[in-house]
Amino acid sequence: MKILSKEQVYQADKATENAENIPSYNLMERAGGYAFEFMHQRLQGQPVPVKIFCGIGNNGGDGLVIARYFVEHQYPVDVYVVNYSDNRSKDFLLALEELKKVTRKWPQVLKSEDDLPQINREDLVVDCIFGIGINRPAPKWVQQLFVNINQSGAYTVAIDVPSGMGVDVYIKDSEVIKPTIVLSFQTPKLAFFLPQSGKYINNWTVLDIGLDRNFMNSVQTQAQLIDKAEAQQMYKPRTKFSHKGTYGHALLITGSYGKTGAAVLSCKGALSSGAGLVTAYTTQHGLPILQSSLPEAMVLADRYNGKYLEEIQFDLAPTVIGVGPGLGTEKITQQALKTFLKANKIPLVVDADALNILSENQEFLEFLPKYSVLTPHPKELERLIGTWEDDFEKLKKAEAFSKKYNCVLVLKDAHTITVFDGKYYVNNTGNPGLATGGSGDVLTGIITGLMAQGYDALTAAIFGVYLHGKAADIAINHTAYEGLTASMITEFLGQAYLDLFAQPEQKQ
Ligand SMILES: NC(=O)C1=CN([C@@H]2O[C@H](COP(=O)(O)OP(=O)(O)OC[C@H]3O[C@@H](n4cnc5c(N)ncnc54)[C@H](OP(=O)(O)O)[C@@H]3O)[C@@H](O)[C@H]2O)[C@H](O)CC1
Ligand SMILES: [K+]
Repeated sequence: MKILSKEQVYQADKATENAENIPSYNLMERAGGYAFEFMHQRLQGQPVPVKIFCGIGNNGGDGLVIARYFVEHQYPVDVYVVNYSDNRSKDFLLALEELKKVTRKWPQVLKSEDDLPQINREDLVVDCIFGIGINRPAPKWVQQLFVNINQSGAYTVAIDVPSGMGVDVYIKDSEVIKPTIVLSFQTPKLAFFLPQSGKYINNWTVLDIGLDRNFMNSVQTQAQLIDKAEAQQMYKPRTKFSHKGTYGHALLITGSYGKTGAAVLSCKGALSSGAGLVTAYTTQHGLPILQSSLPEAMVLADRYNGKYLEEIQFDLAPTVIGVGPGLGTEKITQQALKTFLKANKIPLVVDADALNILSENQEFLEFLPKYSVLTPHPKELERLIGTWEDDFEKLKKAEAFSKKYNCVLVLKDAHTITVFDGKYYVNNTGNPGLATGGSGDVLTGIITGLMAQGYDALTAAIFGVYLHGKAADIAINHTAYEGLTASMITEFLGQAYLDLFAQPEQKQ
Protein backbone atom coordinates (compact mmCIF):
# COMPACT_ATOMS: atom_id res chain seq x y z
CA MET A 1 0.00 0.00 0.00
CA LYS A 2 1.29 3.41 -0.92
CA ILE A 3 2.20 5.73 1.94
CA LEU A 4 1.59 9.25 0.69
CA SER A 5 3.52 12.21 2.03
CA LYS A 6 1.67 15.22 3.41
CA GLU A 7 2.24 17.13 0.15
CA GLN A 8 0.93 14.20 -1.87
CA VAL A 9 -2.26 14.10 0.23
CA TYR A 10 -2.88 17.76 -0.58
CA GLN A 11 -2.15 17.00 -4.27
CA ALA A 12 -4.57 14.07 -4.18
CA ASP A 13 -7.26 16.39 -2.81
CA LYS A 14 -6.67 18.88 -5.62
CA ALA A 15 -6.66 16.12 -8.26
CA THR A 16 -9.97 14.80 -6.92
CA GLU A 17 -11.56 18.25 -6.84
CA ASN A 18 -10.50 18.82 -10.46
CA ALA A 19 -11.46 15.38 -11.74
CA GLU A 20 -14.90 15.45 -10.09
CA ASN A 21 -15.37 19.19 -10.42
CA ILE A 22 -16.31 19.55 -6.76
CA PRO A 23 -15.36 22.07 -4.09
CA SER A 24 -12.90 20.99 -1.40
CA TYR A 25 -15.67 21.08 1.19
CA ASN A 26 -17.24 18.00 -0.42
CA LEU A 27 -14.14 16.02 0.48
CA MET A 28 -14.44 17.12 4.08
CA GLU A 29 -18.06 15.97 4.04
CA ARG A 30 -16.98 12.61 2.66
CA ALA A 31 -14.13 12.18 5.10
CA GLY A 32 -16.26 13.15 8.08
CA GLY A 33 -19.11 10.94 6.85
CA TYR A 34 -16.92 7.83 6.55
CA ALA A 35 -15.36 8.46 9.97
CA PHE A 36 -18.82 8.82 11.52
CA GLU A 37 -20.03 5.62 9.82
CA PHE A 38 -17.07 3.72 11.25
CA MET A 39 -17.99 4.77 14.80
CA HIS A 40 -21.75 4.52 14.31
CA GLN A 41 -21.49 0.92 13.08
CA ARG A 42 -19.78 -0.01 16.30
CA LEU A 43 -21.89 2.12 18.64
CA GLN A 44 -25.23 1.13 17.07
CA GLY A 45 -26.96 4.05 18.70
CA GLN A 46 -25.87 3.31 22.27
CA PRO A 47 -26.06 6.57 24.24
CA VAL A 48 -22.32 6.85 24.85
CA PRO A 49 -21.29 10.39 25.80
CA VAL A 50 -19.27 11.69 22.84
CA LYS A 51 -16.76 14.51 23.20
CA ILE A 52 -15.43 15.88 19.93
CA PHE A 53 -12.40 18.15 20.08
CA CYS A 54 -11.95 20.19 16.90
CA GLY A 55 -9.05 22.38 15.87
CA ILE A 56 -9.52 25.33 13.54
CA GLY A 57 -8.16 23.82 10.32
CA ASN A 58 -9.55 21.12 8.12
CA ASN A 59 -9.00 18.37 10.68
CA GLY A 60 -11.21 20.45 12.94
CA GLY A 61 -13.66 20.80 10.04
CA ASP A 62 -13.83 17.02 9.74
CA GLY A 63 -14.68 16.98 13.44
CA LEU A 64 -17.58 19.39 12.90
CA VAL A 65 -18.97 17.21 10.10
CA ILE A 66 -18.68 14.17 12.38
CA ALA A 67 -20.37 16.17 15.14
CA ARG A 68 -23.29 17.00 12.86
CA TYR A 69 -23.85 13.32 12.10
CA PHE A 70 -23.69 12.44 15.79
CA VAL A 71 -26.28 15.14 16.53
CA GLU A 72 -28.51 13.96 13.68
CA HIS A 73 -28.33 10.41 15.05
CA GLN A 74 -29.24 11.66 18.52
CA TYR A 75 -26.09 10.69 20.35
CA PRO A 76 -25.29 12.76 23.45
CA VAL A 77 -22.49 14.90 22.05
CA ASP A 78 -20.37 17.81 23.27
CA VAL A 79 -18.36 19.69 20.69
CA TYR A 80 -15.32 21.81 21.56
CA VAL A 81 -13.35 24.14 19.35
CA VAL A 82 -9.74 24.15 20.47
CA ASN A 83 -8.94 27.70 19.50
CA TYR A 84 -5.18 27.53 19.13
CA SER A 85 -5.38 30.16 16.39
CA ASP A 86 -7.98 32.56 14.99
CA ASN A 87 -7.11 31.48 11.43
CA ARG A 88 -10.10 29.24 10.89
CA SER A 89 -10.00 27.51 7.53
CA LYS A 90 -12.65 28.21 4.91
CA ASP A 91 -14.02 24.67 5.04
CA PHE A 92 -13.99 24.65 8.85
CA LEU A 93 -16.31 27.68 8.72
CA LEU A 94 -18.61 25.98 6.21
CA ALA A 95 -18.78 22.87 8.43
CA LEU A 96 -19.58 25.09 11.41
CA GLU A 97 -22.47 26.69 9.53
CA GLU A 98 -23.83 23.25 8.65
CA LEU A 99 -23.56 22.11 12.27
CA LYS A 100 -25.39 25.17 13.51
CA LYS A 101 -28.30 24.27 11.24
CA VAL A 102 -28.98 21.06 13.19
CA THR A 103 -28.40 22.08 16.80
CA ARG A 104 -28.73 25.02 19.11
CA LYS A 105 -26.00 23.66 21.29
CA TRP A 106 -23.08 25.42 19.67
CA PRO A 107 -19.51 24.25 20.18
CA GLN A 108 -17.74 25.52 23.28
CA VAL A 109 -14.66 27.49 22.41
CA LEU A 110 -11.58 26.57 24.46
CA LYS A 111 -8.87 29.22 24.71
CA SER A 112 -6.79 28.30 27.73
CA GLU A 113 -6.14 25.58 30.27
CA ASP A 114 -8.94 26.97 32.48
CA ASP A 115 -11.48 26.12 29.78
CA LEU A 116 -10.57 22.43 29.49
CA PRO A 117 -13.51 20.15 30.30
CA GLN A 118 -13.53 17.06 32.49
CA ILE A 119 -13.05 13.90 30.44
CA ASN A 120 -14.37 10.64 31.83
CA ARG A 121 -13.41 7.06 31.22
CA GLU A 122 -16.89 6.35 29.83
CA ASP A 123 -16.63 9.06 27.17
CA LEU A 124 -15.91 8.47 23.53
CA VAL A 125 -13.31 11.08 22.61
CA VAL A 126 -12.94 12.08 18.96
CA ASP A 127 -9.64 13.82 18.32
CA CYS A 128 -9.84 16.32 15.46
CA ILE A 129 -7.50 18.94 16.89
CA PHE A 130 -4.61 18.65 14.46
CA GLY A 131 -4.28 16.58 11.32
CA ILE A 132 -1.46 16.49 8.83
CA GLY A 133 -1.14 20.29 9.00
CA ILE A 134 0.73 20.41 12.32
CA ASN A 135 4.22 21.81 11.82
CA ARG A 136 5.37 22.88 15.29
CA PRO A 137 4.60 21.99 18.89
CA ALA A 138 1.05 22.81 19.91
CA PRO A 139 0.65 25.60 22.51
CA LYS A 140 1.23 24.37 26.06
CA TRP A 141 -2.43 24.51 27.09
CA VAL A 142 -3.37 22.41 24.05
CA GLN A 143 -0.68 19.90 24.98
CA GLN A 144 -2.29 19.81 28.43
CA LEU A 145 -5.52 18.79 26.73
CA PHE A 146 -3.63 15.95 25.00
CA VAL A 147 -2.36 14.83 28.39
CA ASN A 148 -5.85 15.01 29.91
CA ILE A 149 -7.27 12.91 27.09
CA ASN A 150 -4.49 10.34 27.45
CA GLN A 151 -4.93 10.18 31.21
CA SER A 152 -8.71 9.91 31.07
CA GLY A 153 -8.65 6.30 29.87
CA ALA A 154 -11.49 7.18 27.46
CA TYR A 155 -11.81 5.28 24.20
CA THR A 156 -10.21 7.74 21.81
CA VAL A 157 -10.58 7.86 18.06
CA ALA A 158 -8.02 10.05 16.29
CA ILE A 159 -9.18 11.39 12.98
CA ASP A 160 -6.53 11.07 10.26
CA VAL A 161 -3.56 11.45 12.64
CA PRO A 162 -3.19 11.58 16.43
CA SER A 163 -3.00 15.27 17.29
CA GLY A 164 0.51 16.44 18.00
CA MET A 165 2.17 13.99 15.61
CA GLY A 166 3.97 15.31 12.55
CA VAL A 167 3.52 12.99 9.58
CA ASP A 168 6.71 13.84 7.67
CA VAL A 169 8.63 15.71 10.36
CA TYR A 170 9.29 14.91 13.97
CA ILE A 171 7.87 17.48 16.35
CA LYS A 172 10.28 17.57 19.24
CA ASP A 173 9.38 17.89 22.92
CA SER A 174 5.68 17.81 22.31
CA GLU A 175 2.86 15.79 23.80
CA VAL A 176 0.91 13.60 21.39
CA ILE A 177 -2.53 12.06 21.75
CA LYS A 178 -2.31 8.30 22.19
CA PRO A 179 -5.58 7.12 20.68
CA THR A 180 -7.24 3.73 20.90
CA ILE A 181 -7.50 3.81 17.11
CA VAL A 182 -6.57 6.12 14.27
CA LEU A 183 -8.91 6.44 11.29
CA SER A 184 -6.43 7.53 8.67
CA PHE A 185 -7.79 8.96 5.43
CA GLN A 186 -6.85 7.12 2.25
CA THR A 187 -3.28 6.31 3.28
CA PRO A 188 -1.41 5.36 6.41
CA LYS A 189 1.18 7.97 7.39
CA LEU A 190 4.90 7.21 7.55
CA ALA A 191 5.10 8.46 11.15
CA PHE A 192 2.90 5.55 12.30
CA PHE A 193 5.76 3.13 11.60
CA LEU A 194 8.72 4.98 13.11
CA PRO A 195 9.68 4.29 16.72
CA GLN A 196 9.55 7.88 18.02
CA SER A 197 6.01 8.50 16.82
CA GLY A 198 4.79 4.92 16.29
CA LYS A 199 4.81 4.39 20.05
CA TYR A 200 1.62 6.47 20.18
CA ILE A 201 -0.17 4.17 17.74
CA ASN A 202 -2.13 1.28 19.21
CA ASN A 203 -4.20 0.53 16.19
CA TRP A 204 -4.93 2.21 12.87
CA THR A 205 -7.10 1.64 9.87
CA VAL A 206 -7.37 3.37 6.53
CA LEU A 207 -10.68 4.86 5.43
CA ASP A 208 -11.01 5.06 1.67
CA ILE A 209 -12.53 8.47 1.07
CA GLY A 210 -12.53 8.01 -2.69
CA LEU A 211 -9.62 10.21 -3.71
CA ASP A 212 -9.05 10.24 -7.45
CA ARG A 213 -8.13 6.73 -8.68
CA ASN A 214 -5.96 7.99 -11.53
CA PHE A 215 -3.94 10.09 -9.14
CA MET A 216 -3.68 7.30 -6.57
CA ASN A 217 -2.59 4.78 -9.22
CA SER A 218 0.02 6.99 -10.78
CA VAL A 219 1.49 8.77 -7.77
CA GLN A 220 5.01 7.59 -6.98
CA THR A 221 5.47 7.48 -3.25
CA GLN A 222 8.77 7.29 -1.48
CA ALA A 223 7.37 4.85 1.08
CA GLN A 224 5.14 1.83 0.76
CA LEU A 225 3.73 -0.58 3.28
CA ILE A 226 4.51 -4.24 2.69
CA ASP A 227 1.64 -6.52 3.57
CA LYS A 228 0.29 -9.79 2.23
CA ALA A 229 -0.81 -8.35 -1.13
CA GLU A 230 2.69 -7.04 -1.84
CA ALA A 231 4.42 -10.18 -0.53
CA GLN A 232 2.27 -12.44 -2.73
CA GLN A 233 3.55 -10.63 -5.80
CA MET A 234 7.12 -11.40 -4.80
CA TYR A 235 6.70 -15.13 -4.31
CA LYS A 236 8.35 -17.35 -6.94
CA PRO A 237 6.51 -20.67 -7.21
CA ARG A 238 8.58 -23.85 -7.45
CA THR A 239 8.46 -25.90 -10.61
CA LYS A 240 7.98 -29.64 -10.92
CA PHE A 241 11.22 -30.50 -12.71
CA SER A 242 13.45 -28.67 -10.29
CA HIS A 243 16.17 -30.04 -8.04
CA LYS A 244 18.31 -28.73 -5.23
CA GLY A 245 20.64 -27.07 -7.73
CA THR A 246 17.74 -24.95 -8.98
CA TYR A 247 17.42 -23.30 -5.56
CA GLY A 248 20.99 -22.26 -5.14
CA HIS A 249 23.71 -22.64 -2.59
CA ALA A 250 23.81 -20.38 0.46
CA LEU A 251 27.06 -20.06 2.37
CA LEU A 252 26.95 -18.61 5.86
CA ILE A 253 30.17 -17.30 7.36
CA THR A 254 29.25 -17.22 10.99
CA GLY A 255 30.04 -18.14 14.57
CA SER A 256 32.90 -18.10 17.04
CA TYR A 257 33.59 -19.81 20.34
CA GLY A 258 30.44 -19.47 22.47
CA LYS A 259 28.47 -18.03 19.54
CA THR A 260 28.05 -21.09 17.37
CA GLY A 261 24.32 -20.81 18.05
CA ALA A 262 24.27 -17.77 15.75
CA ALA A 263 25.69 -19.99 13.01
CA VAL A 264 23.08 -22.67 13.66
CA LEU A 265 20.23 -20.17 13.61
CA SER A 266 21.31 -18.42 10.43
CA CYS A 267 21.72 -21.78 8.66
CA LYS A 268 18.31 -22.87 9.91
CA GLY A 269 16.86 -19.64 8.51
CA ALA A 270 18.42 -20.32 5.10
CA LEU A 271 17.26 -23.95 5.10
CA SER A 272 13.69 -23.19 6.08
CA SER A 273 13.45 -20.37 3.52
CA GLY A 274 14.01 -22.98 0.83
CA ALA A 275 17.67 -22.69 -0.23
CA GLY A 276 18.76 -25.76 -2.25
CA LEU A 277 22.01 -26.19 -0.35
CA VAL A 278 23.32 -24.56 2.79
CA THR A 279 26.92 -24.58 3.94
CA ALA A 280 28.22 -23.06 7.14
CA TYR A 281 31.76 -21.71 7.22
CA THR A 282 32.83 -21.55 10.84
CA THR A 283 35.52 -22.33 13.41
CA GLN A 284 36.87 -25.82 14.12
CA HIS A 285 35.03 -25.66 17.46
CA GLY A 286 31.79 -24.96 15.69
CA LEU A 287 32.05 -27.76 13.15
CA PRO A 288 30.81 -30.68 15.26
CA ILE A 289 28.10 -28.54 16.81
CA LEU A 290 26.71 -27.55 13.45
CA GLN A 291 26.96 -31.07 12.10
CA SER A 292 25.02 -32.53 14.98
CA SER A 293 22.39 -29.82 15.24
CA LEU A 294 21.73 -29.42 11.50
CA PRO A 295 22.06 -32.62 9.48
CA GLU A 296 20.74 -30.77 6.41
CA ALA A 297 23.67 -28.34 6.35
CA MET A 298 27.25 -28.89 5.20
CA VAL A 299 30.05 -27.42 7.25
CA LEU A 300 33.47 -26.02 6.45
CA ALA A 301 35.93 -24.74 9.04
CA ASP A 302 39.05 -22.59 8.81
CA ARG A 303 42.44 -24.24 9.14
CA TYR A 304 43.17 -22.90 12.60
CA ASN A 305 42.01 -24.06 15.97
CA GLY A 306 41.22 -20.63 17.37
CA LYS A 307 38.14 -19.30 19.11
CA TYR A 308 37.54 -16.89 16.23
CA LEU A 309 37.71 -17.19 12.49
CA GLU A 310 41.25 -16.45 11.36
CA GLU A 311 40.81 -17.07 7.68
CA ILE A 312 37.93 -17.02 5.25
CA GLN A 313 38.88 -19.17 2.31
CA PHE A 314 36.89 -21.92 0.65
CA ASP A 315 36.91 -23.90 -2.49
CA LEU A 316 33.33 -23.70 -3.64
CA ALA A 317 31.18 -21.27 -5.57
CA PRO A 318 28.04 -20.47 -3.58
CA THR A 319 25.23 -18.42 -5.12
CA VAL A 320 25.24 -16.00 -2.21
CA ILE A 321 27.08 -15.50 1.06
CA GLY A 322 25.66 -14.35 4.38
CA VAL A 323 28.33 -13.07 6.74
CA GLY A 324 28.41 -11.80 10.29
CA PRO A 325 26.25 -13.52 12.92
CA GLY A 326 28.37 -14.47 15.93
CA LEU A 327 31.71 -13.68 14.26
CA GLY A 328 33.08 -11.42 16.99
CA THR A 329 35.19 -8.40 16.14
CA GLU A 330 38.66 -9.71 17.01
CA LYS A 331 41.51 -8.12 15.05
CA ILE A 332 42.31 -11.46 13.45
CA THR A 333 38.73 -11.85 12.19
CA GLN A 334 38.76 -8.26 10.95
CA GLN A 335 41.85 -9.08 8.90
CA ALA A 336 40.28 -12.27 7.57
CA LEU A 337 37.13 -10.38 6.61
CA LYS A 338 39.14 -7.70 4.83
CA THR A 339 41.05 -10.26 2.75
CA PHE A 340 37.83 -12.06 1.95
CA LEU A 341 35.94 -8.90 0.98
CA LYS A 342 38.75 -7.67 -1.26
CA ALA A 343 38.71 -10.86 -3.30
CA ASN A 344 34.99 -11.66 -3.18
CA LYS A 345 32.63 -11.07 -6.11
CA ILE A 346 29.68 -13.15 -4.85
CA PRO A 347 26.52 -11.33 -3.65
CA LEU A 348 26.53 -10.68 0.08
CA VAL A 349 24.21 -10.35 3.03
CA VAL A 350 26.05 -8.57 5.82
CA ASP A 351 24.91 -8.60 9.43
CA ALA A 352 25.91 -8.28 13.08
CA ASP A 353 29.66 -8.39 13.74
CA ALA A 354 30.51 -8.08 10.06
CA LEU A 355 28.62 -4.77 10.17
CA ASN A 356 30.47 -3.75 13.30
CA ILE A 357 33.77 -4.51 11.58
CA LEU A 358 32.68 -2.44 8.58
CA SER A 359 31.77 0.41 10.92
CA GLU A 360 35.20 0.34 12.50
CA ASN A 361 36.90 0.11 9.11
CA GLN A 362 34.73 2.18 6.80
CA GLU A 363 37.29 1.76 3.98
CA PHE A 364 36.15 -1.89 3.72
CA LEU A 365 32.75 -0.67 2.54
CA GLU A 366 34.27 0.01 -0.86
CA PHE A 367 34.84 -3.73 -1.26
CA LEU A 368 31.16 -4.63 -1.00
CA PRO A 369 29.73 -5.95 -4.27
CA LYS A 370 26.86 -3.91 -5.75
CA TYR A 371 23.46 -4.62 -4.19
CA SER A 372 24.84 -6.15 -1.02
CA VAL A 373 22.17 -6.42 1.66
CA LEU A 374 23.09 -4.92 5.07
CA THR A 375 20.80 -5.69 7.99
CA PRO A 376 21.66 -3.45 10.95
CA HIS A 377 19.63 -3.12 14.14
CA PRO A 378 19.45 0.47 15.46
CA LYS A 379 22.77 0.33 17.36
CA GLU A 380 24.60 -1.22 14.41
CA LEU A 381 23.05 1.38 12.15
CA GLU A 382 24.29 4.17 14.39
CA ARG A 383 27.81 2.76 14.26
CA LEU A 384 27.53 2.62 10.49
CA ILE A 385 25.98 6.01 9.63
CA GLY A 386 26.44 8.05 12.83
CA THR A 387 23.78 9.49 15.11
CA TRP A 388 20.57 11.17 14.00
CA GLU A 389 18.34 13.89 15.41
CA ASP A 390 15.10 12.02 14.77
CA ASP A 391 13.66 9.13 12.79
CA PHE A 392 13.13 11.17 9.64
CA GLU A 393 16.78 12.23 9.66
CA LYS A 394 17.74 8.60 10.25
CA LEU A 395 15.88 7.62 7.08
CA LYS A 396 17.54 10.39 5.09
CA LYS A 397 20.98 9.34 6.30
CA ALA A 398 20.25 5.69 5.58
CA GLU A 399 19.05 6.66 2.11
CA ALA A 400 22.28 8.57 1.42
CA PHE A 401 24.37 5.66 2.69
CA SER A 402 22.52 3.14 0.56
CA LYS A 403 23.00 5.36 -2.51
CA LYS A 404 26.69 5.91 -1.78
CA TYR A 405 27.48 2.21 -1.47
CA ASN A 406 24.75 0.98 -3.82
CA CYS A 407 23.49 -1.39 -1.15
CA VAL A 408 20.13 -2.50 0.22
CA LEU A 409 19.84 -1.32 3.81
CA VAL A 410 17.46 -3.22 6.08
CA LEU A 411 16.74 -1.08 9.14
CA LYS A 412 15.55 -3.61 11.69
CA ASP A 413 12.93 -2.34 14.10
CA ALA A 414 9.32 -2.97 15.12
CA HIS A 415 8.46 -2.00 11.54
CA THR A 416 11.61 -2.91 9.66
CA ILE A 417 12.24 -0.54 6.77
CA THR A 418 14.22 -1.64 3.73
CA VAL A 419 15.88 1.33 2.06
CA PHE A 420 17.05 1.21 -1.53
CA ASP A 421 17.35 3.69 -4.38
CA GLY A 422 15.57 6.42 -2.44
CA LYS A 423 12.58 4.23 -1.58
CA TYR A 424 11.36 2.95 1.79
CA TYR A 425 9.66 -0.46 2.06
CA VAL A 426 7.93 -0.55 5.43
CA ASN A 427 7.24 -4.00 6.81
CA ASN A 428 3.92 -4.65 8.50
CA THR A 429 4.41 -8.10 10.02
CA GLY A 430 6.09 -9.12 13.26
CA ASN A 431 5.50 -8.58 16.95
CA PRO A 432 7.40 -7.86 20.16
CA GLY A 433 8.19 -11.59 20.51
CA LEU A 434 10.88 -10.99 17.89
CA ALA A 435 12.84 -8.88 20.36
CA THR A 436 14.89 -11.89 21.38
CA GLY A 437 18.46 -13.10 20.82
CA GLY A 438 18.98 -14.92 17.54
CA SER A 439 16.00 -13.49 15.69
CA GLY A 440 18.34 -11.31 13.59
CA ASP A 441 20.55 -14.31 12.79
CA VAL A 442 17.51 -16.12 11.46
CA LEU A 443 16.63 -13.13 9.29
CA THR A 444 20.13 -13.10 7.79
CA GLY A 445 19.68 -16.77 6.95
CA ILE A 446 16.27 -16.21 5.38
CA ILE A 447 17.43 -13.34 3.16
CA THR A 448 20.53 -15.31 2.13
CA GLY A 449 18.37 -18.36 1.42
CA LEU A 450 16.00 -16.31 -0.74
CA MET A 451 18.86 -14.86 -2.76
CA ALA A 452 20.19 -18.39 -3.26
CA GLN A 453 16.81 -19.22 -4.83
CA GLY A 454 17.14 -16.41 -7.33
CA TYR A 455 15.30 -13.59 -5.63
CA ASP A 456 17.11 -10.32 -6.37
CA ALA A 457 18.70 -8.61 -3.38
CA LEU A 458 15.96 -6.02 -2.86
CA THR A 459 13.11 -8.53 -3.16
CA ALA A 460 14.91 -11.02 -0.93
CA ALA A 461 15.30 -8.34 1.74
CA ILE A 462 11.69 -7.11 1.61
CA PHE A 463 10.15 -10.58 1.26
CA GLY A 464 12.49 -12.09 3.85
CA VAL A 465 11.59 -9.46 6.41
CA TYR A 466 7.89 -10.02 5.67
CA LEU A 467 8.12 -13.82 6.04
CA HIS A 468 10.23 -13.58 9.20
CA GLY A 469 7.62 -11.33 10.81
CA LYS A 470 4.72 -13.42 9.54
CA ALA A 471 6.26 -16.61 10.95
CA ALA A 472 6.47 -14.87 14.31
CA ASP A 473 2.86 -13.70 14.00
CA ILE A 474 1.73 -17.26 13.35
CA ALA A 475 3.90 -18.60 16.18
CA ILE A 476 2.15 -16.18 18.53
CA ASN A 477 -1.03 -18.23 18.14
CA HIS A 478 0.81 -20.95 20.04
CA THR A 479 2.81 -19.03 22.63
CA ALA A 480 3.10 -15.66 24.33
CA TYR A 481 5.54 -13.02 23.09
CA GLU A 482 7.80 -14.05 25.94
CA GLY A 483 7.79 -17.67 24.84
CA LEU A 484 8.82 -16.97 21.25
CA THR A 485 12.36 -18.10 20.47
CA ALA A 486 14.42 -17.56 17.35
CA SER A 487 14.25 -21.26 16.47
CA MET A 488 10.46 -21.04 16.45
CA ILE A 489 10.64 -18.45 13.68
CA THR A 490 12.31 -21.03 11.46
CA GLU A 491 9.78 -23.68 12.47
CA PHE A 492 6.85 -21.49 11.42
CA LEU A 493 8.44 -20.16 8.25
CA GLY A 494 6.75 -22.81 6.11
CA GLN A 495 3.40 -21.68 7.49
CA ALA A 496 4.28 -18.09 6.63
CA TYR A 497 4.64 -19.22 2.99
CA LEU A 498 1.32 -21.10 3.19
CA ASP A 499 -0.36 -18.03 4.62
CA LEU A 500 0.52 -16.04 1.49
CA PHE A 501 -2.21 -17.83 -0.41
CA ALA A 502 -4.52 -18.88 2.42
CA GLN A 503 -8.13 -17.89 1.89
CA PRO A 504 -9.76 -16.05 4.78
CA GLU A 505 -12.22 -18.29 6.64
CA GLN A 506 -15.77 -17.93 5.30
CA LYS A 507 -18.28 -16.80 7.90
CA GLN A 508 -21.36 -19.08 8.08
N1 LIG B 1 -7.42 13.91 1.54
C1 LIG B 1 -7.57 13.97 2.81
O1 LIG B 1 -6.98 13.20 3.52
C2 LIG B 1 -8.44 15.02 3.37
C3 LIG B 1 -8.20 15.41 4.65
N2 LIG B 1 -8.87 16.37 5.26
C4 LIG B 1 -8.49 16.75 6.58
O2 LIG B 1 -7.67 17.90 6.50
C5 LIG B 1 -6.60 17.75 7.40
C6 LIG B 1 -5.51 18.70 7.08
O3 LIG B 1 -6.02 19.99 7.29
P1 LIG B 1 -5.13 21.29 7.41
O4 LIG B 1 -6.08 22.41 7.53
O5 LIG B 1 -4.18 21.33 6.30
O6 LIG B 1 -4.29 21.05 8.73
P2 LIG B 1 -4.68 20.84 10.26
O7 LIG B 1 -6.13 20.85 10.47
O8 LIG B 1 -3.93 19.66 10.70
O9 LIG B 1 -4.01 22.11 10.96
C7 LIG B 1 -4.56 23.37 10.78
C8 LIG B 1 -3.53 24.48 10.79
O10 LIG B 1 -2.93 24.67 12.06
C9 LIG B 1 -1.73 25.43 11.91
N3 LIG B 1 -0.76 24.89 12.84
C10 LIG B 1 0.09 23.88 12.67
N4 LIG B 1 0.78 23.64 13.78
C11 LIG B 1 0.34 24.52 14.71
C12 LIG B 1 0.66 24.77 16.05
N5 LIG B 1 1.56 24.05 16.66
N6 LIG B 1 0.01 25.72 16.69
C13 LIG B 1 -0.92 26.47 16.09
N7 LIG B 1 -1.27 26.30 14.79
C14 LIG B 1 -0.65 25.33 14.11
C15 LIG B 1 -1.31 25.28 10.49
O11 LIG B 1 -1.39 26.53 9.86
P3 LIG B 1 -0.20 27.61 9.96
O12 LIG B 1 -0.45 28.52 8.79
O13 LIG B 1 -0.36 28.28 11.28
O14 LIG B 1 1.11 26.88 9.86
C16 LIG B 1 -2.35 24.29 9.91
O15 LIG B 1 -2.65 24.58 8.60
C17 LIG B 1 -6.28 16.31 7.31
O16 LIG B 1 -5.48 15.84 8.37
C18 LIG B 1 -7.67 15.71 7.32
O17 LIG B 1 -8.15 15.57 8.62
C19 LIG B 1 -9.95 17.09 4.57
O18 LIG B 1 -11.00 17.34 5.42
C20 LIG B 1 -10.52 16.26 3.42
C21 LIG B 1 -9.51 15.62 2.55
K1 LIG C 1 -6.47 14.35 14.78
